[in-house]
Amino acid sequence: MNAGADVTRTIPDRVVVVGGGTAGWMTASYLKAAFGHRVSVTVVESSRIGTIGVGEATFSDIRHFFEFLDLKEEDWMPACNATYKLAVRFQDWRRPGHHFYHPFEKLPSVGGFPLTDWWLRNGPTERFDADCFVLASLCDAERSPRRLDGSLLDRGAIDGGSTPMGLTMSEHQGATQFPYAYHFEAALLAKYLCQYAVDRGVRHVVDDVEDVLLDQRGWITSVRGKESGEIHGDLFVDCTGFKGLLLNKALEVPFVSYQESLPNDSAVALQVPLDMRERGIPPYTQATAQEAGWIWTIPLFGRIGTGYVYASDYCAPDEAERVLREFAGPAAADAEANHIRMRIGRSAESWVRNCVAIGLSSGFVEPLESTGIFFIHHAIEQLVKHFPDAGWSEHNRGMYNSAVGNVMDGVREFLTLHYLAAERSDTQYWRDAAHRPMPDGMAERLERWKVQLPDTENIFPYYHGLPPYSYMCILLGMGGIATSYPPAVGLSDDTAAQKEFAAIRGRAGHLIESLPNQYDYFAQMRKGSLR
Ligand SMILES: Cc1cc2nc3c(=O)[nH]c(=O)nc-3n(C[C@H](O)[C@H](O)[C@H](O)COP(=O)(O)OP(=O)(O)OC[C@H]3O[C@@H](n4cnc5c(N)ncnc54)[C@H](O)[C@@H]3O)c2cc1C
Ligand SMILES: N[C@@H](Cc1c[nH]c2cc(Cl)ccc12)C(=O)O
Repeated sequence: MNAGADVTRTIPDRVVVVGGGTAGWMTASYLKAAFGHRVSVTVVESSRIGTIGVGEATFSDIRHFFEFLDLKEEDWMPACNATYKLAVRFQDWRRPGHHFYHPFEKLPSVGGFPLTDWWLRNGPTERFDADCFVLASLCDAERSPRRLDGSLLDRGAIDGGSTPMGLTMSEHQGATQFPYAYHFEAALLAKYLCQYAVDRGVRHVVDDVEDVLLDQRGWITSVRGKESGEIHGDLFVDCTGFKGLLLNKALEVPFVSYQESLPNDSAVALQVPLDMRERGIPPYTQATAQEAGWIWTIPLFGRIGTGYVYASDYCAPDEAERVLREFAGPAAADAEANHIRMRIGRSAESWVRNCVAIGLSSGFVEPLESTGIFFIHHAIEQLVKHFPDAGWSEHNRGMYNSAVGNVMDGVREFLTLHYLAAERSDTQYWRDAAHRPMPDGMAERLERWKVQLPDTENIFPYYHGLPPYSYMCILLGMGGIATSYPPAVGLSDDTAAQKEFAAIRGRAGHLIESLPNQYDYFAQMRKGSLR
């Protein structure tokens, strides 16, 4: 058989997505944008079972998703109360009052060594982040990354959006770094994408799926809705959240827990309406360490999303809610608390037979570093790349499962580092955090990072979205693990490095003067008068 014969095989062209949260609607809209009328897409979502719709933060890579759908910021951002995110700000992870940023900015190199090595030798201040990255100072000064004419801040090391868009984000990892990601209301984004998808021919069924019907080989033939009866398809996408109704329940695919290294299994969330004009809109997600976990603060246009992520072994739900309400202050007095139990880990395989789980049903690490939507985006890109034909190649499925599994395993390692490296040790939770079991291979890598800051050769070896400089930020910022610079840096003249530190300060000062705050920027976008 020649290669041409394969092309004539029929494509399984009826896709049924069960679940209408962020994962379900991102999947449906992307498949429509990718395949148009050549593939039919049905989304079945329950009106009774809610979504995990908290205020959410993303990776910068998500711009490839919007670009693929041909959506501009002006189209979707106002509809989702969205704002820009330049960094994660880690507050109190070392000690009360300390903070550092993990920014969307590539780290400069001097003389073949990352600037952080020179900083370790002889940095101008105590702040590695403000000395090595422009964005740290823009975060402190609460600036928008765009001017009121819509133009983006510019400087050599920052990718001003000139990187060509391709199909997959893994192709973009490398030389450049786009300077911001987004905060948005997940429920509003799901609603926006639902409209996008339905406008392009996606069938929307509002119903509870009560049964999943299998043939003799264990492949799914249809799902049965309470009102709508059987819905047939070729490929079934399980977007039912932590429940994993198709993959875990019907196909009995086991779930592999990450809980040993990442013990946070619960969260309580509040949505706090605030006058953002008066308060300002900080351009970062804040993660504030607490006695048994940490609190996220996500600034949106018109309100703040906040929540306490904690380990139920160390803190009861009532106590977590009390701490969160105290943190949020009087503005949250009338806000209803949403308690969430999280399933931390991943399905042993996310694609089995003709069922692919995407979103929380596939896997989830805790929300630190905001990786949930990144997992979804990555899985959708991989699904398109590995879309099956009538042969349903096992190798194809295998490649999908490795790519998706590696992303989650890599992120697990990155998050585990946060807790191992945090200097804080004032409660049992933090004392235990320094000694949790590490995922396979991590102990060896950690030893290497102590003598050479993380680089492409010594971090988790498969694509997982995070570049080496992200690991450096966490190691240097958390402060609990001693690191050193290579002898060559100590033996070399550091004039060029000191010049680079001064240039970063200079550029930051200039940008702080010339960039607006986020409230003014988004007020202008909403009036439709940018540019
Ligand atoms: C506390 C917390 C904070 C988070 N913060 C972030 C963040 O900052 N950034 C980020 O990227 N990610 C974050 N995430 C992850 C993110 O929320 C999820 O990845 C994302 O919302 C996708 O959820 P989902 O669509 O998989 O599931 P859900 O939102 O749970 O949606 C499940 C859908 O399935 C439907 N359903 C279930 N059962 C049935 C049935 N029997 N019949 C029909 N329909 C059914 C439901 O109605 C719903 O529509 C966070 C998660 C948690 C828990
Ligand atoms: N590919 C991701 C990785 C990344 C690079 N810098 C940051 C910073 C933060 Cl806070 C999260 C994620 C990242 C991306 O570019 O979004």
